[in-house]
Amino acid sequence: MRPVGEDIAPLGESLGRVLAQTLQSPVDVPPFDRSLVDGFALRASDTAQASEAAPLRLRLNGEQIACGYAPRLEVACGTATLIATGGPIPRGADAVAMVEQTDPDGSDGVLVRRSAAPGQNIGFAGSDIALGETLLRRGGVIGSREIGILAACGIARIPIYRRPRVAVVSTGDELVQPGEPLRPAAIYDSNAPIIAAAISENGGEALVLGAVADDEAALEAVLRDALARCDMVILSGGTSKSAGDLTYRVIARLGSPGVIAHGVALKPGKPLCLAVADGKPVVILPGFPTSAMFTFHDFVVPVLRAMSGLTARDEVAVEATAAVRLLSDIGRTEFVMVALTRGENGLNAFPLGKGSGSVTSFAQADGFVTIDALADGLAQGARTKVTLFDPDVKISDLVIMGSHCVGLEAVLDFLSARGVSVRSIAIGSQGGLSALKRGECDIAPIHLLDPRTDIYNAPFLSDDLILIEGWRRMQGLVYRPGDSRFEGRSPVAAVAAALADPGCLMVNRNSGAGTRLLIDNLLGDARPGGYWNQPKSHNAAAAAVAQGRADWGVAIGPVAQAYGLGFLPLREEHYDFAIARRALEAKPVREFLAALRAGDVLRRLRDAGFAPASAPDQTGAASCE
Ligand SMILES: Nc1nc2c(c(=O)[nH]1)N[C@H]1C(S)=C(S)[C@@H](COP(=O)(O)OP(=O)(O)OC[C@H]3O[C@@H](n4cnc5c(N)ncnc54)[C@H](O)[C@@H]3O)O[C@H]1N2
Ligand code: MOO
Repeated sequence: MRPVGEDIAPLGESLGRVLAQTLQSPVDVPPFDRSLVDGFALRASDTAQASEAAPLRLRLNGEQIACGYAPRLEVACGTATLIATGGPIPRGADAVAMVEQTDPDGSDGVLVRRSAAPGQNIGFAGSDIALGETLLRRGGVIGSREIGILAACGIARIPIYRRPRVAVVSTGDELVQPGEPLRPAAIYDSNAPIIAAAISENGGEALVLGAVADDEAALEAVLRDALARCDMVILSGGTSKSAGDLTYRVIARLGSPGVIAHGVALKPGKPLCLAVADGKPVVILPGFPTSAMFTFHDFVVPVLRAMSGLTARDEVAVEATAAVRLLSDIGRTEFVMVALTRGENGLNAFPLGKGSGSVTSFAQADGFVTIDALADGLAQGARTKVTLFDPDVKISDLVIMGSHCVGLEAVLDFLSARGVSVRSIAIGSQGGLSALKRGECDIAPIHLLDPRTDIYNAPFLSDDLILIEGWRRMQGLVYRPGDSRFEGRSPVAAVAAALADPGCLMVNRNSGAGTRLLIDNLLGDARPGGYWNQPKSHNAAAAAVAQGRADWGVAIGPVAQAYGLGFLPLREEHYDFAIARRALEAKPVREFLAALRAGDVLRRLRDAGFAPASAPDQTGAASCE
């Protein structure tokens, strides 16, 4: 691929553009020898004997050289001319004495108290940039510093590469643009904005054409228009197997040679479709956001950079240890998105396990691990190469892994405002505890109920860990307000009413969740409709009830409040923090402990419906070992 074309930009509009030609300086900078100080231009040889004890008198010439003044008089032997910083050195002079090292002597003389060396205090012509010197090379990106160099050489019209115009089209009836209200069953179009931004980051100019419904004629019209106006077209969605996946059929008839590849043995990326229509690349990225972005970076970025005249991106990789087993399908080369943390034995790589359908797997990853098509994964503890998305990846000061709670955001905001960077990875209470025991994180937020002792969290700690109490979250039965089966009843009476109604559907929780034990207690041996619907979070349970896919479930108060649900309180859950004893003195951990008892944080927690574990005191957060 070649750059799509060249253009001329005025200097003031060249920021961020790619230089299309190597540029030489048409002038010397500075253009003439100039004084670097306020003082007297003179002949150095005249001053050889000058000293504090025996100052030398020079006769003043009848002109004063200011900046921008072209001198007319020669500095002859035994004379000097008053000169300002930046003033052109007059003929005959070869040095400048600083004004501080001289004294006036009558109206036409000056006493020089120190001898001057030839060249002293003179900036010579071309000493900054010499005529003909290479300034900037083709393919370089123009930043503010480059603009300074170009301006100093008087270059006002900058040869730049034209930015390739890339049309961005999303497909799918379900897509709604950010800023619009979300109707039922719809989702926000995240692919188009992220692709448009990535196009700009790689030298292109995005033309976002919005989301097109799954309609063959409409799609064809949009694509023909896009091809007429742009150098490349990027679509996302509608390339996989379902009946609605008509995009690639449309692409096939847009121009020759048409579809070059449809389907690649990569994960993510399987349904990728690459085509060329009369010389213009047309790419259909998978609809799943992480798949779309990953394939964009892998397949589109190299082409786009070549079209915009940019050099290829450096691929920077680091060594890391697989912190948990990385799973992979046999038969496809798999790219596992990972977060990097610093452990006791160097970097650890954690899979961001939300899959290709999530946007965060890609957007929050530091890089990826490549697993061969013939391997079924990578063992825990294996050393592996992590290719970085950003070569300047910053490893966080503090790593928190375990159960996520919206209340934690108050703590994280507080830390961020104090300059502590935190990587928080939601892997559940048990996952967090295991990571903590392996030394892979600093803090594990947990809410585990020991059914034997009926005590939260403490029974799960080993001797090397201590527990810092966080906050309590009231769990309760949630229902849509106004539902007479629940409203105004006790939780037990409400569940009895639900069980008596065969049409009433519940939403359960995953086994192992503390909340699940509460539900089991309420149900006894009953297995009502919905029992096998077992999502893994309070939010998913509340969303099911709020959207009418279930009639009741159990969730924490703040979540019920956020979804506008009715709430019958059951029992408080303890959300606490397990910390390695030996890490307690580390500065970021101390900052975290301070955040837990900061007034702002406590206020925000209470406002959101959480009950901080105990009143803060001077000696530190309440702790129990
Ligand atoms: N039976 C099969 N089903 C699927 C297969 C398969 O081989 N057999 N492949 C899976 C894989 S792998 C991927 S990746 C996805 C990609 O499917 P499509 O490229 O056809 O994309 P859609 O079906 O249109 O959408 C998938 C998913 O992504 C959401 N989406 C689409 N566009 C956007 C957008 N602009 N912003 C945000 N989210 C978007 C869409 O709503 C769907 O949820 O297919 C698997 N299925
Ligand atoms: O190829 Mo899909 O992109 O596996 O997620």
